[in-house]
Amino acid sequence: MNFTKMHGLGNDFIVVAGEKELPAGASELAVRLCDRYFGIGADGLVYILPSEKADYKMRIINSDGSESEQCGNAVRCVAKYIYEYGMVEASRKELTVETIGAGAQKVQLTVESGRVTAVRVDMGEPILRGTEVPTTVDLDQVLNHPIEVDGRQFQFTAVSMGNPHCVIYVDDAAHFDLGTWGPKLEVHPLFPRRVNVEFVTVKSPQAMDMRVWERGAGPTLACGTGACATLVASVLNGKSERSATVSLKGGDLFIEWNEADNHVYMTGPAEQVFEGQLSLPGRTRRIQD
Ligand SMILES: N[C@@H](CCC[C@H](N)C(=O)O)C(=O)O
Repeated sequence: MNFTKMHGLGNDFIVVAGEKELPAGASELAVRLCDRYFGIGADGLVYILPSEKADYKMRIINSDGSESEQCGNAVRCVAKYIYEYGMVEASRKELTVETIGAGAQKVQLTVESGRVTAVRVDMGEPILRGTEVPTTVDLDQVLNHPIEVDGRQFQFTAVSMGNPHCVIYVDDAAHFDLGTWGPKLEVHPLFPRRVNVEFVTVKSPQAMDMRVWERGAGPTLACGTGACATLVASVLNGKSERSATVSLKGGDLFIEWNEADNHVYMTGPAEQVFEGQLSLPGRTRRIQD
């Protein structure tokens, strides 16, 4: 099996192309290959597949084996891969990539000397109705809604970008104790399909810090859909303008929520780290906790 290791701001993926459909056993394979000690190491396993609606289709399996509907950083990596591996003509600087959560997404490439240096993705319309995010809170918009975990009160704003997000404002996101609160919020009963959790500090109407605990992957260095959800939540809460830079541990994303079409646009980098070939004998060793 040939694979390419890629990342968007340190949110890293094992990318596989050439299959006709998602292979049986992809979930177990993701758990095995994403393991940072006994595998390749990644936040997710990404397949680039044929599509009837777009140039290509992306499917992403989190490192815990669960499938997500959407992934902003992976879409940028997939676009770079499609272009640089010649899966479209070199003249094509606009592509479409289908995801389960957002349909066919338009992607614009910045290309310098044959290399994709930045990708702007039309991430579509945010979903705000509580039950569609989904949360169990049946409101048109779930803004700063109380949530209790182990006796600590938080307030969350719920946004789906095709996948579910819960945005929580804190005093100092960069130093927030992700490891304690992230896993508990991810599986809180208010979120029937679990949730990605963003802890956010708004620095100015055009700048915010965000740290993320991802559903199915834990603490990652960046989350594209999380940055989009954060911008939307911040506009709805009157904390931000409609365009802002979201600073993550792995770097910055520029996010715009366009008033005219109600779509969210994400711009950021994508990198290839290495290519590899994998044979799959034996089993992953398991260490007892
Ligand atoms: N890191 C991603 C989101 C990946 C999927 C997520 N863990 C989920 O289960 O929804 C991004 O860049 O958007």
